[in-house]
Amino acid sequence: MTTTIPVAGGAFAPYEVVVGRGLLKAAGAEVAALKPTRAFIVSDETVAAIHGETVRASLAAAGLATGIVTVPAGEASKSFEQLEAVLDRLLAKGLDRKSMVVALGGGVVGDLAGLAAALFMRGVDFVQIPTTLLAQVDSSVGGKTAIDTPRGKNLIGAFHQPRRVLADIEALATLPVRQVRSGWAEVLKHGLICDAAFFDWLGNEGAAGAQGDPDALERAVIRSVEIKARIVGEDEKEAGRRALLNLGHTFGHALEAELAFDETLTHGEAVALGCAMAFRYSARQGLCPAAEAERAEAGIRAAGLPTRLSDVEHGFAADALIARMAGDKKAEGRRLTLILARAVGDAFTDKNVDAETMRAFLIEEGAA
Ligand SMILES: NC(=O)c1ccc[n+]([C@@H]2O[C@H](COP(=O)([O-])OP(=O)(O)OC[C@H]3O[C@@H](n4cnc5c(N)ncnc54)[C@H](O)[C@@H]3O)[C@@H](O)[C@H]2O)c1
Ligand SMILES: O=C(O)C(=O)C[C@@H](O)[C@H](O)[C@H](O)COP(=O)(O)O
Ligand SMILES: [Zn+2]
Repeated sequence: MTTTIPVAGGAFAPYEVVVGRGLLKAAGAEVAALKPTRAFIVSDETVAAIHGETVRASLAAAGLATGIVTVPAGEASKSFEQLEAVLDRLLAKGLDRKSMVVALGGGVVGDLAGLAAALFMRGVDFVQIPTTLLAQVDSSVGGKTAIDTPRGKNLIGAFHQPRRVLADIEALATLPVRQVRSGWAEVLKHGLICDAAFFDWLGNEGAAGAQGDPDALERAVIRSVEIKARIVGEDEKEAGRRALLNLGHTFGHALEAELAFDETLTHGEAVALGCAMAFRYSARQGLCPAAEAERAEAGIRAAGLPTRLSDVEHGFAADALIARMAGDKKAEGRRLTLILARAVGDAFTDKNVDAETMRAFLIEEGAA
């Protein structure tokens, strides 16, 4: 059985996210239905070794001429160097404007392949086949594509919506538990933003998902995609409400950049810690009851995710973090923009966060 969730809003061509089992094997028929001249897979070395042949064979069986280019696994591949390498491969293989890029992998592959598709011959179609929980619940939906630079996270990118998203729950069976938990952070984030009942379900009946239980994972993927689809349908380019999806990210991206995007924190772990900090900051400013910040932190910690700077084996300087936060894409003028909360399930955007108040908070949190 599959569940199909529409992503639509008028600002872009509508598409569907299909969630189910056995979708890697069905990829050929799904992609062929979009009638490309050919299909070219972009993946990472780890995913290609596990799932690449299943998808390649399915595309070939559907009559599509195909090939594959791989990048090294990990965040470092969201770089100009790998973007150039992928684009060069697409050119060398003679793809045309009606060719389809197939992003097979986690968020790194989806963001990189999506940006390559946005740039290749000024834009070709692409399909997302997300193989991490994080990519299924978040990065494959909504059309944000990007690479990092040493100056910050996702600073070079484009909005380029996929034509279809195939989220195969069975693909998650090979995912290391750290990566399952990392994706769980973005699932928790969706509850924290706008669905308190979902957040509570994730900590109770749904908790087995954080350990990889496929039924709980499937429900978590479906509800997350419903939430994200509704928001990006309303606001594709983050003029307003879409910024809520950035809860935890102003802190999280600053931590990731300070760690030079190494393996100390995954993106999901940085987001988990960032969400807990955003709730504590909100409570400190009197915007949210302390009990709600504790509720948020308890739910995140119960899933085995970090909630305190002291959980990270690395020291952080408050001024360096603030400089990173000031370079965030949401920042306007000299004030910081943060996603804050009134309660679990009730996030809002504050475009007027004072850097000195933030500095005092970061020092309380353990930054130097
Ligand atoms: N575009 C968006 O809206 C959006 C949203 C959230 C996150 N992101 C981005 O996504 C990235 C993080 O994505 P991620 O957490 O998926 O990381 P990732 O793509 O690096 O994948 C994590 C690891 O899991 C491996 N892997 C992937 N699928 C596997 C499978 N089925 N079995 C075994 N191993 C597998 C990968 O090789 C990699 O080593 C970050 O760069 C983040 O900025 C983008
Ligand atoms: O889709 C969105 O919008 C999000 O903010 C989802 C985030 O989880 C994701 O990490 C996104 O890539 C962050 O976007 P950015 O604009 O802050 O780079
Ligand atoms: Zn994220």
